[in-house]
Amino acid sequence: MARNDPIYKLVYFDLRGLGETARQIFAYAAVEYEDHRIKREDWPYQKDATPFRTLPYLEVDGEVIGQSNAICRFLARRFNLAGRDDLEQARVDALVDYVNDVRNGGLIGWFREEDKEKKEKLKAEYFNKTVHGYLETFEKHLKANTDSNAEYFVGSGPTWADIHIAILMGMLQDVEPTVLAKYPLLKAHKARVENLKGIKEWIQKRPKTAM
Ligand SMILES: N[C@@H](CCC(=O)N[C@@H](CS)C(=O)NCC(=O)O)C(=O)O
Repeated sequence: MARNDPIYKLVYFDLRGLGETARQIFAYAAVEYEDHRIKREDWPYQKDATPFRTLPYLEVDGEVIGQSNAICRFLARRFNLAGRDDLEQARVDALVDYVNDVRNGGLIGWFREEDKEKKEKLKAEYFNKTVHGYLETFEKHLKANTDSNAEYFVGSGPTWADIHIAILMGMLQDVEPTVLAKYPLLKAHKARVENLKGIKEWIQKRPKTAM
């Protein structure tokens, strides 16, 4: 690290969750940062001091940025993962917004359900039906990117949308290992992103957490 390099500190829980895309952006860009993980029991005392009373947040030379996607977009611009021009950037943003649609479209619903029986029912419905509409749409976007021969989602890639989507796919596969069986492009894309220099090494060494 050179003397005048910015100092980055990413603060999140000891989870992959909403912190993992930023961590992988740092890993791919080979930029040093502090991966600060807050313990659940300490969180109530720190909550009010964060920008949106949520995690993650990022400190950059003492400036504080909240909201996971704003953090990732900021890092992606700095490290050339945001898309080459404004049109590519809009396509990257649209895909990232679609990840939010996936999260809000039934994923969080079954995940947070506490009644065991209801949870199993919601989960089965999600993996048998709901998730496939989203996966078909992602696969269609990948196929449509002739710039990269379907290797990446936007331009000649990779962008942070690729990282963000591969992480989502990994999360779905953790719960249902066969979820990508009908989506060869998405499956290959996930493997490609996980093999990128920096990301591959990070995945091998990152703390093992449930999600
Ligand atoms: N839109 C926010 C959501 C942040 C969020 O809900 N974070 C959760 C952890 S994944 C949190 O801080 N939970 C603790 C709390 O709300 O007290 C983002 O993307 O950063």
